[in-house]
Amino acid sequence: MSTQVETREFQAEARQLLQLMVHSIYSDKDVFLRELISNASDALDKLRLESFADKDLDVDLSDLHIELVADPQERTLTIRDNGIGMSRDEVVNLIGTIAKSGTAELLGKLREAKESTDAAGVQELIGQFGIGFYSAFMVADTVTVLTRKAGETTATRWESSGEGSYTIATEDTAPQGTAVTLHLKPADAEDRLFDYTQVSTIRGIVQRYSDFISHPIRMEVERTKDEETVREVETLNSMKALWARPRGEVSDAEYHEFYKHISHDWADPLETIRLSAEGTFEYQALLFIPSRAPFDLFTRDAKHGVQLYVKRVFIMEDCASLMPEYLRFVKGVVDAQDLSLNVSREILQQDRQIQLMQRRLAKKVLATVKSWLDSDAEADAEKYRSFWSEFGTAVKEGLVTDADNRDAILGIASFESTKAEGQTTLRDYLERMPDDQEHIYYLTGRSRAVAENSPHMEAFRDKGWEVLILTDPVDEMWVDAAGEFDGKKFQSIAKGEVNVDKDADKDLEQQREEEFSGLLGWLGEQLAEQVKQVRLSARLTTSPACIVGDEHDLTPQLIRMYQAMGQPLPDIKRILEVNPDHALVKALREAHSERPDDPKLAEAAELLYGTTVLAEGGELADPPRFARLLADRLASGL
Ligand SMILES: Nc1ncnc2c1ncn2[C@@H]1O[C@H](COP(=O)(O)OP(=O)(O)OP(=O)(O)O)[C@@H](O)[C@H]1O
Repeated sequence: MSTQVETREFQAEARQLLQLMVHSIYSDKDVFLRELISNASDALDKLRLESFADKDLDVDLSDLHIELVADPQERTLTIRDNGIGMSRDEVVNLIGTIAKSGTAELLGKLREAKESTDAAGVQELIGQFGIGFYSAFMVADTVTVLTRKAGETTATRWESSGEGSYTIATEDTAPQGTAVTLHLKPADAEDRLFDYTQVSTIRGIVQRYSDFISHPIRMEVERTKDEETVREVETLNSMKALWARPRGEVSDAEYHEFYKHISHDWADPLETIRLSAEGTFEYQALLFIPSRAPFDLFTRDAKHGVQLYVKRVFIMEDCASLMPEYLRFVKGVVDAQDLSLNVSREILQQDRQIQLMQRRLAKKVLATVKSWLDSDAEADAEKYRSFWSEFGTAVKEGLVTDADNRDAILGIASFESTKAEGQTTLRDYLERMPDDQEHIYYLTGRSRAVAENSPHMEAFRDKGWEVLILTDPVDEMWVDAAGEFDGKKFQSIAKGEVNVDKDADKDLEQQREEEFSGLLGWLGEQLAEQVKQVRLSARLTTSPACIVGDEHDLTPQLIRMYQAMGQPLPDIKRILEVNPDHALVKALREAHSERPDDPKLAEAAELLYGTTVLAEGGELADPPRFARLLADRLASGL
């Protein structure tokens, strides 16, 4: 008996996603079954884990399974599991709403892709989002869910046609677990909508997508035995753990389907990595590098993707201890032979064997990426480029957090550079480096354009020395600490003294120092609030001045980052370097020696400093005052 039938609206985001599903932009409709079986399998795992965690929960774990029931007359297909089930509130919250960070943003992108009728784009975005259950509406006019949560007595019936609303009612009785019944749309082979009441169709889909599911997927089938038709139950999947099967026996397609099951991604992975360790601590790992970064890669609660099994038994999702944070996008399974089935996250965090395992897995992932770089095949080069553009920013976090692998990470990193159209690896940089260049030079900045036009670049450009352009905020964090690569030091071109021209005439330099000492001293006084020193520059050829830091000073970008995080910072002053060959600096020197007390000169000093700040992409302390001074100057010059 159902009571209190209530009609409710889908949450706005959920409704929009459903619309996209109902109007079926996804060409491979068969995947609905993979998604529903995947959910059912998760529900079975959850029941087992819950019964370990809650000893009072009285549930039968003896025959966890998934059952498929097709009714060709009624045109229905039911996917039933005896797993954890859902409470009424859970049905409302899990099925009627989408509570994922980034939903609104993703929907915006989806709408754009749809408006531009970019079907591939829509599929890719949907795939990234993984809207498992809703895929049922690609093949069904109406979907009914009957579910009873383990430990509860009443059940919940949910029904919807995938338009704006759904009904929900409480039921007195139902088996524990969840049954999803699809009232199928008419088959339409042209639209790749097949007859999902046919055993052969269903068997084919299960074998293709869900063979490795570790619980039996059963279906009643008709067979002819001794010329008589009998009905018997068939298990459609082999249930074999993919990582335990010999590599040669498993096809790429099978690995890919397994990846989709564990990752909820709809696209194939970029790479499949297998690893097994024998000896005192035995384990097997099957890891995947996705082809696209998840949209929540940089959100705080982003999940770690690796699952832990112990002796083929699923133990835990998102096992952070198995993969360092900077490789959080790697998905997969680790099956350890020598852990207890009751192992907890806390125990794992402290376990030495787990730490060793994490290091080995991380090294293996980094070595896989390195192998693409070392290969001559264009396909591998493409894999590398795609990997780095999707995950490079996350991987670089490892340069700060994983000192052991710093060299390995630098070995697979790419950066923008003044000599590369796209990005360059450090190895390629070193190969291009002329003999008289000592260091690996870099400049951090907000964008490539700003960095390329920065005055700091001038002498390096003239000299033909390549400069790496580091534009990711994370670059600021590692580049100081990284020290060196292959014996060459990382050296900022905006810090310390540079000596590009080793053969410079020392006498001439001395003479210059004396010539300009009056101006430098005076500028130092005028700009005492802004800079700690004013000196002549060896790095400028066309600009009048630039601002540089001492070797260990924070860069302006880093200062901005700390400020954005609300961190108090001491007053940090840098150094103003002026170009003695520039007409403005020469004129300023002459004017200062002729009429040192002219107030116009003080304004000129202020303007010189202001334009220099702007040239490095910095912000002025008092923009209106700067604009006024500049306008006055322009007016008097016209
Ligand atoms: N058969 C089921 N038994 C119990 N809970 C289920 C079942 N199917 C779905 N759920 C619950 O509903 C939630 C939403 O399912 P849905 O398939 O939409 O997304 P998901 O599986 O969480 O992940 P993704 O959106 O990435 O596919 C699940 O996380 C699960 O909690």
